[in-house]
Amino acid sequence: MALSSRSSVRKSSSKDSTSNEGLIEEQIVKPSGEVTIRRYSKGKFLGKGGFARVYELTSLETRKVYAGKVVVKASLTKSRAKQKLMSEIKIHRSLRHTNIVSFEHFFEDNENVYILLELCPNQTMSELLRRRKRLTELEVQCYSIQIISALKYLHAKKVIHRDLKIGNLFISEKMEIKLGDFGLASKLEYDGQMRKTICGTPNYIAPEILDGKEGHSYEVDIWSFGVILYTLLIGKPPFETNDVKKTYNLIKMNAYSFPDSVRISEQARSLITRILRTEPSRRPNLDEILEHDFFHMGHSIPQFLPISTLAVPPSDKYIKQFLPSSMGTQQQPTTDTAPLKLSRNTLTLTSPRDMAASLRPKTHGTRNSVENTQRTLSPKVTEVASIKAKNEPQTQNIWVKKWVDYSSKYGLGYILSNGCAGVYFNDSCKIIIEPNSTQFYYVERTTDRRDIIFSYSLDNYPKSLHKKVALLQHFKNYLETEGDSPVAQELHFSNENPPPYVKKWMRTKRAILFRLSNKIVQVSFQDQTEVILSSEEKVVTYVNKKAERITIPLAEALESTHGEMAKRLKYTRDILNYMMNGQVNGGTGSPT
Ligand SMILES: Nc1ncnc2c1ncn2[C@@H]1O[C@H](COP(=O)(O)OP(=O)(O)OP(=O)(O)O)[C@@H](O)[C@H]1O
Repeated sequence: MALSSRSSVRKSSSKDSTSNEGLIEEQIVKPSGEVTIRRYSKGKFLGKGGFARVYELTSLETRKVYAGKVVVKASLTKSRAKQKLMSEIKIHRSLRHTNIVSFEHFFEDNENVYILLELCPNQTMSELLRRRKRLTELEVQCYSIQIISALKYLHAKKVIHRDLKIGNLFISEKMEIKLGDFGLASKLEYDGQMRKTICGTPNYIAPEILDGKEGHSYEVDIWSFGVILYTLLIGKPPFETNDVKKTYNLIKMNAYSFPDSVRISEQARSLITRILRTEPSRRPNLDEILEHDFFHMGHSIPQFLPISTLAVPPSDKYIKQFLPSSMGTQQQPTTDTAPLKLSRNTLTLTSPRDMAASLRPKTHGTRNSVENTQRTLSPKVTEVASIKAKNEPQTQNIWVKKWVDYSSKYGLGYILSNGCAGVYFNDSCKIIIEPNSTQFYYVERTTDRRDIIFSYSLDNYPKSLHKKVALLQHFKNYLETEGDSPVAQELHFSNENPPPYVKKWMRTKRAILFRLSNKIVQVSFQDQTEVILSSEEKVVTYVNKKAERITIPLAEALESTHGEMAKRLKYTRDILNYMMNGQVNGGTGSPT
């Protein structure tokens, strides 16, 4: 098969064309007969779809990094598969828009077809939703405007995407939405032309595609956009069942409802209801969607969201910046995000201003390298914490003070700065006990990745937990050393308000990362430096090699690109991304 006439390619020395190593060579034969070779090194595996494996490919010439889709030609024996790939390339390469994954280049060799795409390092909205469960309305407004912008461009070029779903909405480094995967896209020859092919992804497929009688057109993308809106706000698709046939029946009957358990605005509900209409002509068009009240709720909409929202919802403080002064503070945005003021007919950009000075007390004291895996806490902060804790349990300003990695057998034991001791067991269950108390909390993970918390007293708890409780006490005794006695405080935690605990952790050659249930991310490096990131309060505390610490707003920290702290912040981000890919729950790994 020849997909490309202008280049012939000699493949890498690597035997397995989809292995994780190797050099890919593109041989370009010019009309003059002169041969040049472009080389790409094959890096990290990014994911696989129905017929492609995707890797980071770095051009050795320009050092530019791409997402390289590698399609094994042997998998294209069926003419339909070949057709699909050729159509994907033909349509995708003709598109150029900020909210569409850029098609950079393609070539082939004897074994594979290589498609070089713009790299979107923050994965897709599917992984985002898996981590976050559901998004806030402000986020959905921000993402929706970008999706609509991509769709307006596509439809103006007579292209219907036909497979719009959260898994095809990529997130760029700058947190922009990039619509990708044009494998099912169709280009109409004239407006009014109807397509008949049955295609799409079950949960997102429009009823007229299932019906198949009249054919379908641009409205199928509008339908799928409505499904996306519902999914992002509610946390699961409106017609989801565990049986495709049942899902199709629900779609045909337009049978979906809004669960009582999730609160969404009247405006959001109204827009979804207006879009998810069986009759395609009754759905609003893209301009009408932008005109809808959901996008005119009296506040401005950020142009991009902060990177922290990949893991945690935007804080109230962040959201308040977009409210009119009568509803929130007059404070300006704290991130590099310029808010979009969406008035009925225009999109205007207002420039961001720097955040006011730092927000809270920062230090967590001098370090003491017991072993390179253990740290201690300054008495000063202990005092502050203990005074406050008399009235309310402290959930912020808490970090891992000491730990011991015994994951070769049982798990990770640790002591937090509030004196609580905990264990992250190898089976992903967690246990945490308050200082000077017999009350402990046991955290189990459900299959849909929610934590369920049980509280027990050491005097009375299930037999099945005996071994775990014994291990907790063992770790606790080991870590609590003289001169480092538990914090004397009453923490007043309860089942509804459990103490923070280590939710995930990961160790690499250079560092250990903890993600706490209070949304603190802590990375302690081998060289004794430390990054503590509070996404809730949008601040970063950095401890340098001399154990000096600074705490600065996250936005400011992300702006600096040089120096010790910037490097470690970048590492923190990489390792966090790696962890959030779902590849690691607890244990060792490497982000590179
Ligand atoms: N531009 C990109 N940047 C980063 N990762 C990407 C990019 N494109 C694809 N990936 C990763 O590769 C995976 C597979 O890609 P994609 O879904 O496009 O393959 P496919 O075989 O065309 O899939 P499908 O079966 O949906 O047609 C994605 O889920 C994603 O993890």
